[in-house]
Amino acid sequence: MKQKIAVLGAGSWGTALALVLNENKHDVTLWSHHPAQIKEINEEHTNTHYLSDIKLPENLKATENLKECVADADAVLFVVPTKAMREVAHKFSEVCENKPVIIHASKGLEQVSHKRISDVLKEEITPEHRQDVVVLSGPSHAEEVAVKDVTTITAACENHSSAQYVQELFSNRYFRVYTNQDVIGVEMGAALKNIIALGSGALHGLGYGDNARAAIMTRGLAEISRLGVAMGADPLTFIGLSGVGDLEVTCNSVHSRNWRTGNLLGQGQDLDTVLENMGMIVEGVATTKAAYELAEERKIEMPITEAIYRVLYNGEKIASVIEETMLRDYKSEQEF
Ligand SMILES: NC(=O)C1=CN([C@@H]2O[C@H](COP(=O)(O)OP(=O)(O)OC[C@H]3O[C@@H](n4cnc5c(N)ncnc54)[C@H](OP(=O)(O)O)[C@@H]3O)[C@@H](O)[C@H]2O)C=CC1
Ligand SMILES: O=C(CO)COP(=O)(O)O
Repeated sequence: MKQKIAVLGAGSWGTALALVLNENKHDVTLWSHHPAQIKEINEEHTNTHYLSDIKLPENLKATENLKECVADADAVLFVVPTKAMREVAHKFSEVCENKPVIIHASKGLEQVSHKRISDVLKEEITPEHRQDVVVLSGPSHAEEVAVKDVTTITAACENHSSAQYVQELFSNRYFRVYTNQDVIGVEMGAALKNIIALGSGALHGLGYGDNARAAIMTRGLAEISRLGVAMGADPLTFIGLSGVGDLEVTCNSVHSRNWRTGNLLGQGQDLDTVLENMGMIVEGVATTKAAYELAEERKIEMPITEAIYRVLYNGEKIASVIEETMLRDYKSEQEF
């Protein structure tokens, strides 16, 4: 059945997901805080900065008016960077006059509180303004979804019927959605894989090869699972789409902003310059800090996250932290 859907965040992922919903014949409106970008989407039918070369359908509209955008919406999709999520959710709750299903497709942990995004949304949007919160996450570069490349993804919610609702909203011949009830595992996998992608890119930038990439991905998955399980996740989730699937797509692709950032750091560029030139969110940088602090708090061993934290936040040299990480106390692969 045709649904009215508001997409909050007109960056690369918000636009690509709006295209999927539009393809599925839903009534979709994008919300952005940039008048020039809204004009471009409505009049030129492009969003060049975020999805160059993509022609948008003429019936895909954008607006700056949040109240109008969410009025009567059956579902509201939040897809702004993690650092903006609480602010945008708060603005939404001030103008919302109905009870839509809340979906989010962002990947990160809130700074300082270390909270998952669905918890931030639940705190800011009281049950009188919403139905369930569903997480949409998995291996899915916006650039490939926008050209209808085959993609699989997960809709996670404790309430199976809400996950099924989101599955039906988005699924089509090139975009296949699975349901999952392990929200903690899905959100932790999604957030933490970006840290490992920074590392994978850095190894590439330094000239290391396939063995090094396999090492960081495999041992990265081990530490993602350790922290995730400590937070209450089902360990099996980490071999699914939002675990190994998203780790693979982010650690091996030039589409990944996290991988590209790591690659340029490995080549010797400085972080501020790289982030400034990227012009899009690189979630792994802030997530590294949140995960490092969370791991310290919970006494979980995360040597790769710690190494990347030391490079990003203490200015240590990548080559020396790699050597230290390789030579730390030897251990069994079977230790969890
Ligand atoms: N790109 C991808 O392939 C995928 C991304 N994701 C995740 O989706 C989330 C969004 O990423 P993505 O779309 O790629 O990011 P982009 O950087 O491409 O776009 C982010 C959008 O959010 C807007 N925004 C930022 N802050 C605010 C705010 N306070 N109020 C309103 N709008 C705001 C930005 O506007 P402005 O121009 O002002 O910055 C921009 O339009 C991230 O968590 C990312 O990890 C998940 C899967 C795939
Ligand atoms: O999450 C993504 C693909 O699943 C996109 O990764 P980047 O944010 O690194 O581009």
